[in-house]
Amino acid sequence: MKFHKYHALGNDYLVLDPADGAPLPPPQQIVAICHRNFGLGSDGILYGPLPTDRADFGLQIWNPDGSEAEKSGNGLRIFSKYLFDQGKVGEQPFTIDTLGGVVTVEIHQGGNSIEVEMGKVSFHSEKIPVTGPPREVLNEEVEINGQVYRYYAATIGNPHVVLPIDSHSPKLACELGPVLEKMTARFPNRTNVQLLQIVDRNNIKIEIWERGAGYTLASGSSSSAAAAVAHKMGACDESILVHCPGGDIQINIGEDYAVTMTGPATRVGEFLMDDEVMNQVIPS
Ligand SMILES: N[C@H](CCC[C@H](N)C(=O)O)C(=O)O
Repeated sequence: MKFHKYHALGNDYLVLDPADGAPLPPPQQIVAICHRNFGLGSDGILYGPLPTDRADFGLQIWNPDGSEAEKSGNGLRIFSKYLFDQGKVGEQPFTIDTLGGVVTVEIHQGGNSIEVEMGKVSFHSEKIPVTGPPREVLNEEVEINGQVYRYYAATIGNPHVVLPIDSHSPKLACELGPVLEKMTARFPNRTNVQLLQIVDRNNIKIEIWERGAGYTLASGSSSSAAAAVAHKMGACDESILVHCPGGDIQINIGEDYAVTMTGPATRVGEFLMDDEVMNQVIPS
């Protein structure tokens, strides 16, 4: 089975193109393929281009735990770079149909910079979703390991919980992330988690715990959600450079919290994976 591996600021994906002849494996085999020790290792699988009548290309986004994601900012930049490398697109705008909606992409600088209209961020509980009365989920409280934290929730197709914290660390992200991710009594579809540090009106720093993937070095949808929260808090302007552990993503917030995300995507190589990988039972 042939995969095209890319990364976006250290958030890596395997592109599985139906034209290479392999069907999408079932979730249990996606877990084996993405495993860092038993498989190729990846933060997810991008399955496409797929036929669609809503956009130029269709795309499915799969997490390493076998769950399907509505949107992935880094995944969209990587898939766009793949289409560019395959000669299927140039530097004219094109559209991609995802479970979380249709996005418009424009490739710049010969493929070194990819701009994605990610859609509008919503803070509304019924869209994210967050249980409880219909409301915007702003500056609410949650207790974790005996300590109370304040958070904002947002969706850009996939769900996010953002905790403004003055100083954070990968350790804190790995402590709070899994608890919040799986707090389905409050977040019925689970959630991505970001720790947000405001640097100034045009810069934020985030640590990321991804739904279905765990700690990652960068995330485009997380950057979009965290920047939107920083703007909603009144702490940042419309143009925000998001400093992820793996590198920087430029977010611009337009009318009604429409987000434009710009960043790179890097080709790692093509890999022929032996089918033996998929016959394993991976210890949990
Ligand atoms: N794990 C995420 C999808 C990938 C998000 C991230 N890799 C990005 O770049 O946006 C979810 O289940 O919503």
